Order: sequence, then C-alpha cells, then structure tokens
Amino acid sequence: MVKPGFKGKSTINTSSSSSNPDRPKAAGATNMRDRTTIKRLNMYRQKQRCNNRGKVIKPLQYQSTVAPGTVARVEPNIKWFMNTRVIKQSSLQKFQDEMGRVKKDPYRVVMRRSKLPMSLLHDRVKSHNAKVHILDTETFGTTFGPKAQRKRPSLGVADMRDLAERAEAEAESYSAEKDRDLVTEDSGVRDETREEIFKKGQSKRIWGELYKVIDSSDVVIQVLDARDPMGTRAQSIEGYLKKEKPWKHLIFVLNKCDLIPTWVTKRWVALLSQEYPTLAFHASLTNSFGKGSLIQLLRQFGKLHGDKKQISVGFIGYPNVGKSSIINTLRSKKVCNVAPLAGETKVWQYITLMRRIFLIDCPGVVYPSDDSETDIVLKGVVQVEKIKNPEEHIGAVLERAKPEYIRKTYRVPVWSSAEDFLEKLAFRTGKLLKVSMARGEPDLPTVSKMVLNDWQRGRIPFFVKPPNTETDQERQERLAAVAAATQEVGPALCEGEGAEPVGEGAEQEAQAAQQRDGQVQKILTSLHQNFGRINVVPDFTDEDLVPVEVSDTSDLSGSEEEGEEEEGEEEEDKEEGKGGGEQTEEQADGSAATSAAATADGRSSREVVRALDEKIAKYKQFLARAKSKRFSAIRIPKALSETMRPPTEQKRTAPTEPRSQGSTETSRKRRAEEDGEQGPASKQTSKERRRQERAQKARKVGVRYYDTHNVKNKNKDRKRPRTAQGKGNRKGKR
Ligand SMILES: Nc1nc2c(ncn2[C@@H]2O[C@H](COP(=O)(O)OP(=O)(O)OP(=O)(O)O)[C@@H](O)[C@H]2O)c(=O)[nH]1
Repeated sequence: MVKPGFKGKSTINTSSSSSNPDRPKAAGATNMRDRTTIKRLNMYRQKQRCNNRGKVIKPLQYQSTVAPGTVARVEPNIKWFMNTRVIKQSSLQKFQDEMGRVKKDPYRVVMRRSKLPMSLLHDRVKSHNAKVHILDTETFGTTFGPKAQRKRPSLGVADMRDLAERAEAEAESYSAEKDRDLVTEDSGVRDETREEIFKKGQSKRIWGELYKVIDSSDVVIQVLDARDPMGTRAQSIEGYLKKEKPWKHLIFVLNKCDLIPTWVTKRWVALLSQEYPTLAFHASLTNSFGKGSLIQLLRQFGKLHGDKKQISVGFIGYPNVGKSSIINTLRSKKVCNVAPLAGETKVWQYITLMRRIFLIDCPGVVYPSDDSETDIVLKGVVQVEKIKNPEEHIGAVLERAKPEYIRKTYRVPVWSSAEDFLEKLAFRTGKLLKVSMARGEPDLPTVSKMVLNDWQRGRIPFFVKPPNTETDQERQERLAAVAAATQEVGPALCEGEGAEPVGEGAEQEAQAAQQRDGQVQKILTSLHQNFGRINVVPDFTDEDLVPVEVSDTSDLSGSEEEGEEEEGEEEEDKEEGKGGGEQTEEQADGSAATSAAATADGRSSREVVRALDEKIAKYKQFLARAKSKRFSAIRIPKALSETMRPPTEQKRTAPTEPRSQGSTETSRKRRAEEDGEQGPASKQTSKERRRQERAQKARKVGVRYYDTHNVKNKNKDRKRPRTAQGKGNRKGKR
C-alpha cells in the first residue's frame, strides 16, 4: 500500500490481471493464486529481449547481473534442509520406551507403521539366533555356489589336521590363571572392588583426549619416567601407532634423568633407542638437560615435513611423568600447569613453540596392566592425600628402595618391619596423635603419607636397573649402517611424507616406511647427548654409581650447545626464553678459559672437558640448591669459587681440602678459623674479622636481595641520573 501523503509514482501495480501479484483480492474470492505462484508463472512466461545485433537489452528476471567471470553462489534455501529431521537423544529414548511398551501390549495395535520411524526401534544389536537374510540380498550362486564370492571366516588353517594340531598346541600352553572366562566355584571370598582413585587416568574421557592428541600430532612424544621407564611405557599405544598410523613419528623422552645415576640413563637410552628414537631429559626452567637436543630434533622433523605449514608434536604418557614440565622447559616459561599431583592436566592444550612447531599437552593416561594398588600408588598415579590406608604401601617402599637410602633420608638406623619403621619415624619427626585417648601415640597415616609423598617426588633415591644392552659404539655402528642403507634406497622423503599411504601397494608402503625410518635414524646419528652434564640430585652409593665415560669433545659441538639453539629459536620465535642462552654464555666463558689452561698444561682435550663438566655440574647444583632454598643473598663458598677458576690458577694455589657444598655453620666457622690463621686476625676483634672474611670469601648474588633485606643505603653507590643542574634545567623548563 502507498503511504498517505506519498507524492511520487507508486511501484504497486493496481490492475486486477491474474498475472499481477499485487492485484486486490476480489470480494468472496477463495481460490485465487497467491503471490508466489503468480511470480513463478511470470518467471516462466518472460522472454529475453535483444537488439538486432543479438545483444541482450533486457535480461530475464533473476538472470545474472554480475560481470562475466565473477564466481556466483546459489543462495542457500531453508527448504533444502526440510527433509532432514534431527531429534535429541532424550526424545529418541522417550520414543523407544513408549513404542516398546505399546508393541509389547497384546491388546494394542500400532497403527500406520509406515509413518513411524520404526527403524529407530530396531537398531539394536541383533540377537545371535536372529535369522540371517543372506539370500534376500545375494543370490544362491554367489553365496553358496561353486563361484561363491561370500567372505568366509579366516581360520588360519588349511585342513582338519592343522586345526587339530593347533588345538593340541593351545591346550598344552593353557594356563588356568590367565583364563578370564574360567568358571570357578565360589569360595565366598572375593576381591574387593577397587576404589575409584585407583582408576585414575583410565576413564573414557581421558582416552578420548589421548586419541585426539594422537590424531592431531605429526610427531608423538611418549614421555617415560627415567626411574621406571618400562613401568610407564604404553606398548599398546605403540602397537596402535605402528599398525594404524605408521606415518606418525614416535619418540621416547626419558624424563627425570636427574633422579637416577647417569650410567642408568645412558643404558636406558641405548636400550630404548633400539626400538624408538630416545632422548634423555631433565625438565627444569633453570637447569634443564636435553632441551637443545629435543628442539633440534623437532626442527629436523619440521624440515622433514617441509610440505606442511606447521607440525604438531603431541606429548603423551603416564600421569606425573613430567609432560607439562617438558613443554614449560622447551618454552622456557610456565605455559602449562605443573604439580606433583597426578591428573593436573585435565584437557589437551596447544602451545606454540615456534612459528612452525606446535606442542600439544595431553592428560596422563594409565594403560591397562596388571598393576596392583601399591604399584599404582608408587608410580605416582594416585594423590597421596586421597589414599585411605597409606600404611599398606610402605612395605613396598622399604622393599624397593635400598635400606641405606632410607636410613640416609629419614635417619632411622634400623627397623624390623614397615610398622616399626613408621613408628620410629613418627617419634623422630614428632608426628604424634593429639587426641586425648591416643595422645602421644605415633600418627602412622600422616607419616606414611609423608613417605609416599617423598617417594612420588623422587626424594628417596630409587631406579629400576636396566638390563644389559648394546654399547654406545654398537649403537653408533647400527645407526650408521641404517643411514647408509637409506642412502642406497633413495633420496629424502620430504614429499608425500605426511600423506596417508592409503591405496598404495604393500611394496611401495614398505619402501616408504624404510625410507622414513632411515631418515629419522639419520637425524638421530647427528644428535649426541652428553650425559655427563646431567645434574644428578640424589646422593647415590658407590655401588650404584658406575662411572660414566664422558663423551668425546665432538659431542659438545652437538645438540647440547644450547646457546646456538637459543639463537636459532630467537630467530624463529621471538618469545623464546633467554635463560638457557645466558647459562651457555657462562659455560662458553668457562670452556674458553679451561681450554686455554689445557693447552698450557698440555692435558688431553678429554680431561679438559671432563674437568669442565664437573665444574659446570657443581655450579649448576649450587645455583639450583640456592634457588630452591630461596636465598635472598647467596654466599658462594670459597671452595666453589675456586673450582670456577681456570685449572692453571688452581694449580698455582696450594691444594686445599675438598669441601662439601652443603657446608654447615660449624664447617664455615672452622674454615674461617683456618683462613684466619693466615693473616694477623688474632689481633682483630671478631666483628672486624668477620667483615674481612666476608669481603674475602663471599660474593653476593641474587636479584631479590634488596627486596628482602632492609638495606638503608642501597642506592648509596649508584650514580644519580639527574644532577642538581639537571633538576634546575627541568624546573626551568616548566
Ligand atoms: N626431579 C624432576 N622432577 C620433575 C621433572 N619433570 C617433572 N618433574 C616433576 O614431576 C611433577 C609432575 O610434573 P607434570 O609436568 O605436572 O607432569 P605431567 O606428566 O604433566 O602430569 P599430569 O598432568 O598428571 O599428566 C612435578 O612436580 C614436576 O616438578 C624432572 O625432570 N626432574
């Protein structure tokens, strides 16, 4: 309708023609065409008008008006989706319940079956005796005839004799213990159902997260706890990856290497490398090991997948093995939540390492195994606070850890049983009950939790001994042989690496796999880890400390030169942390100094490297300890500062008694006395002597010193940025 007061020409056609969609409705007309029908009919009727040269002067309605060559789209219409019906799960359930009830009722008949979605009622699994309608879909000839194409079950035997032989062999190897289906008489005693806490990491949700991570990753890193690599290893996942996703790379990272002797790390790496590429790692923001090698390895994988914009690296593994810590170490900052409690990571998360490398953190997964409840607790899967009877697991701790380590950690000299040990420890630590009835009795649950916590956090030295394995030289030879074989097979397989080998011939597939393996092995031969640099924290006994031969100097030029890598990282990713770089500078300084000393001494480069490594390890250990104790000002003991000096200088000075780094107050006093003997200290007052000693021996380090100490004149020596003149100028300007 035209608005009142409208002066212009109306676009509404007022004619009563049957082809006018706007025609007024006649009085009493009930069967008139509606607007849509009229418009559609007009569309059919219309004709295109052209001039005498054939050029369109009046295009058809809806004929394109866009310039030729423009990509046009058909506008989606809601009617396209009209036939699709979606119902909620709850509605389906309701329908099935109600229809099921009606169907079962013999006095009722379901009318108009065809209009009801009856298939929704019958989608259940068919019972085993349901009739198989083979002949409804296939002819007799193709099903049972001489040219039958029907698939038969593969029995794996050619004839009855084979079958009988196989049955006999299986009967011989039968073990009733392993037979889960064996029906036994009910003795009245049954295993208690496991508490929910022992099922941690096994839920469907967690497995779903794991498969999401695997599906999204090009490289899967399985993180293993160095203390018990085999116990935290998932052979089922490895099998799955090998069978279902052979194009994905699987790597092992042996984390927490700082908690085991270095030779054990070396042996495990050699052993596991026989199956998958393995790297040793110590996750720490300040004092890491293996970071450089891992980043280098990931970069190489990135290059291998040159056709992809970026690669994703998934971290999978048991709970609490340190997946999130490794990611934080690689990023040099806290990007993932880390806690000594299992199950800290709840859902998967993506983290950018570099422009082309993404990391995915996965919640810890517990793989199906025959582990007892104690095994589960000691593997760190269960939070200690949630265990109902923590005392039950202490016996296993005392069995697994060596008595000397227990003695050293808890200062309990002897014990006859787990209970005896707990009682003694409770009295020693003052963990006694305060309840009136049992006042003064040892609080066993609390002490047990303390011990279990210490175990889970690696405060009690423990490791699973690796079986004997190939030596380093053998490994190098094997890797070199594989790499040489690959070169023969063909060039690098950068192209088509990421593509799934679907539909390819078996031979081609095998060749591709061989090439891939060779490529990875080649990358690995270029990676060397200098295990001598691992900063092992626990004090192991001599028996456990088989001396490790530090690798050649060539190793140092390898992956552990973190400074180089940091540089590279910064090129790629500006956000990369700088901590490692600084550390390496120090190391580089030290190395320069020592190598100079070495030439002067005429010592072999190997000895120099070993000496240098020892110094670096001591220095790192000292810093880590100071950090953990949150010293605001660290006094570097003289012994340590001496070790940081070049060896020639050390040689010149008189040899001093080696001092432990964790020097106590008394030893410090004793040293002060010893040092005091050298000068005219006896005439000084004690205050003066102390001041002198401090000036001589200690150096203050630590950024938090002024935050935590009330130092009045802290800015005394600092140059004032603005002089009085400057101030005057500023005032003048105002
Ligand atoms: N000593 C030592 N402790 C480590 C190392 N890596 C991780 N940790 C500790 O192990 C504990 C668990 O680390 P997380 O990174 O949270 O382990 P996670 O595998 O992500 O655990 P979930 O979240 O349960 O999957 C933390 O207390 C870490 O400090 C390591 O290399 N050495």
